[in-house]
Amino acid sequence: MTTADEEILVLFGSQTGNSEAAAHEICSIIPARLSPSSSRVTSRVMHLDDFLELEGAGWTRLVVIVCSSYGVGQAPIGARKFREFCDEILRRRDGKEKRGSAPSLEGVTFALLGLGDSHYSTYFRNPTTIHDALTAAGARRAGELGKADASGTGDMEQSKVIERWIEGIWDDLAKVLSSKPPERQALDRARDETWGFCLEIFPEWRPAKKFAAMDVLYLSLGGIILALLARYCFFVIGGWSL
Ligand SMILES: Cc1cc2nc3c(=O)[nH]c(=O)nc-3n(C[C@H](O)[C@H](O)[C@H](O)COP(=O)(O)O)c2cc1C
Repeated sequence: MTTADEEILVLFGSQTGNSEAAAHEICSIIPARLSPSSSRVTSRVMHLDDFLELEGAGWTRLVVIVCSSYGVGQAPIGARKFREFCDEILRRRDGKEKRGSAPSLEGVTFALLGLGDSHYSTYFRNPTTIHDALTAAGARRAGELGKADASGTGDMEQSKVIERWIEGIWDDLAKVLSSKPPERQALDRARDETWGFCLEIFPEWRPAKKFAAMDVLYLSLGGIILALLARYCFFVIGGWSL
C-alpha cells in the first residue's frame, strides 16, 4: 500500500541563470532519488518570491533553496522580496526593529546551495543572509551549505561544486523524509506567521477587499429600489401624457 504523496519545493533566485538551471535539475531528480517504495515524492520549482506571494508561503517540511548574490551582496531576480523577508527577520532578531516578532519556522528543514563570486567583497552575502534568517526563525538546515564560487578554479570550479553538491545531498534529504514528520500545526503556523509577517512588510500584498455577503445584499436592495422608482416614474409620466 502506498502512503500519501509528499511534496518538496525547490526555490531559487537567479540573475544569469546558473542557480535556475541547478534548481531545475534538482527538481527533476527528486522524485526518482527520494521516493521510497511505499510513497511518492513530488517536487515543484519556483522563484523564492513566488513562493511567498503566489503560494502564500505554504512551507513543506523540506525545501531546497538555490540562490546567488547580485549587485552589492543583494538578491538576484526572483528573490528580492524573499531577501527583504530575511533582512527583516534578522533586524528583529538583533533588536533593530522593535515592532512585532519574527515568524516561527519550527518544523521546516531547508537545504541551501548558494552561488557567488569571491572577487566581490560582498561574497556570498545573499545566501548567508538567507541561511542566517531561516535558522534564526527556527528552521533547520539539512546537509552541507553549498558554496559555489564563480571564481573557483580546478576542482573548485563553480559548475563542479554545484554538481558535487547535488550528487552529495540525497542522503541528507532522505534522512529528513524518513524522520518523524513535524506536527501539521507546526507547518500551518509557519505558513500563517510567514504570510502575516509578509503582509506587515509588503502591505501592497493585502488582497483587495472582496464583496462580502452584506455588500451583495445592499446592492440587490439598491437595484430593487431603483426598479420601483423607474416603474413609478413611468406610470406618473405616462398618466400625465394621457
Ligand atoms: C553585476 C554582478 C554583481 C554580482 N555581485 C555579487 C556579490 O555581491 N556577491 C557575490 O558573491 N557574487 C556576486 N556576483 C556573482 C554571481 O553571484 C555569480 O556570478 C553567480 O554564479 C550568478 O548566479 P546566477 O546566474 O544564478 O545569478 C555578481 C555578479 C554580477 C554579474
